[in-house]
Amino acid sequence: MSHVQFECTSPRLEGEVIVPGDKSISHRSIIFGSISHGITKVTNFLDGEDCLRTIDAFREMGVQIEKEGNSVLVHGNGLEGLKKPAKTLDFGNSGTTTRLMLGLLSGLPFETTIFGDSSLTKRPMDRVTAPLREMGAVIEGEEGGKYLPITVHGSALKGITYRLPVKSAQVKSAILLAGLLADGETIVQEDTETRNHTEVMLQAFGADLKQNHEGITITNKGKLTACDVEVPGDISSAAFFLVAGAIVPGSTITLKNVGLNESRTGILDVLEQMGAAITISNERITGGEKIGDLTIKHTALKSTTIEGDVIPRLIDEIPILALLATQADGKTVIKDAEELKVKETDRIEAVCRNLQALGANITPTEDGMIIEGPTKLTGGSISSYMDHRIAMMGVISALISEGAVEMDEKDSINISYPTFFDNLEEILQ
Ligand SMILES: O=C(O)C1=C[C@@H](OP(=O)(O)O)[C@@H](O)[C@H](O)C1
Ligand SMILES: C=C(OP(=O)(O)O)C(=O)O
Repeated sequence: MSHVQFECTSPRLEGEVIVPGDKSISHRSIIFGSISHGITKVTNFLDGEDCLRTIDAFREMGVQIEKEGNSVLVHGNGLEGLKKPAKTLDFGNSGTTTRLMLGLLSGLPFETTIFGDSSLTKRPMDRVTAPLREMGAVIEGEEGGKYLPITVHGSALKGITYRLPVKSAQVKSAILLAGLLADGETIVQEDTETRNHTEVMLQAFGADLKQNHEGITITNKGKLTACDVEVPGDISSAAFFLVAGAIVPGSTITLKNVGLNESRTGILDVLEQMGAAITISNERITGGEKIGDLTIKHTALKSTTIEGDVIPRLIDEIPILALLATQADGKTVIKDAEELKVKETDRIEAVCRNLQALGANITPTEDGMIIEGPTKLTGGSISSYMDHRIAMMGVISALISEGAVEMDEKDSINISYPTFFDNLEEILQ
């Protein structure tokens, strides 16, 4: 792992960026393509390491998946066509692959063992293994199934009604996937809406899914049918350039074809509250998901409070929003975001330590952070904590730092945004 140094003297960002495909939707396109009948054509698939883990898993289970660049053909043979993998499945760094696959594997008629890298091994899995066991799943793992490695002995499942105790789309999706294989109705209830890509895609693939005041109800009635997926650009990746455009003097950036599903657009609400100059154009619907172009210009920003129901709508954007807040006038408070502690790293600690090292006035709290701005960042030495979003925040911080920013590695960025540096270069003037 080699150290990298970023230094930009008076940069300005100008031009267009086509951000890569959405990570959440890319994972799901492979999962639903694999368990449906027929050929699913996926375009603008995210070539990030996490999504490649999901492809590998289904190939191991006998699904033919052809991939050429960002186009993928999934030859689905239905749920009954999946075979016991010949080896232990390695889900690398990917929480989404792990949690969604735990739901699916619980109801398949074979045994599977899964593991992951040192970060994934520390992330809690009991949030999915507990409700899956209520459905009848037979799961063994470290600390009673709290941590990887985990072995799932596929078994007969029964539907349950489950109110999510954590605001997590991964937990919701795991239960809905198990519900596809369970006897009777499975109902998931959530107090705060989390990203709904699983529900959107299940409906597009013909699942028996209803949504009403009772919750999200799924049954195992009917087979899923292949459905082409055009993956929208990832707003969580666009976030890095939205913030860069807002804080680097003289910048104007347009981000093309960005997914604008309302369960993901919390960052746009926050940018607006902070006075950012952002416009949305060319809005349209593709595959049940809203997309559009976003243009952002540098302008003076004011502080805000980020809390409550907006948190799941921007959870992955909090590291880069913290950098934005260092440039806003006043005190920005981020709360209700304790989920950040169980991401690829403890993102509350990683964000605060890094921004403090660069000269920001930021204090961690139990469920978020407090940032006083505006502060001129000095540069300094930081760590990516091997977390892609912390690493990209580090690179963007160099654009507004007086001195150089030195970071211990940058390869983790390939998890979600392999073309990040190419896109940055395209707009750096
Ligand atoms: O369902 C998904 O695709 C995701 C849900 C979120 O995680 P949680 O469900 O743990 O909040 C998010 O942080 C992750 O990057 C992707
Ligand atoms: C938390 C993330 O992903 P995952 O949970 O899939 O590892 C992320 O991409 O920021």
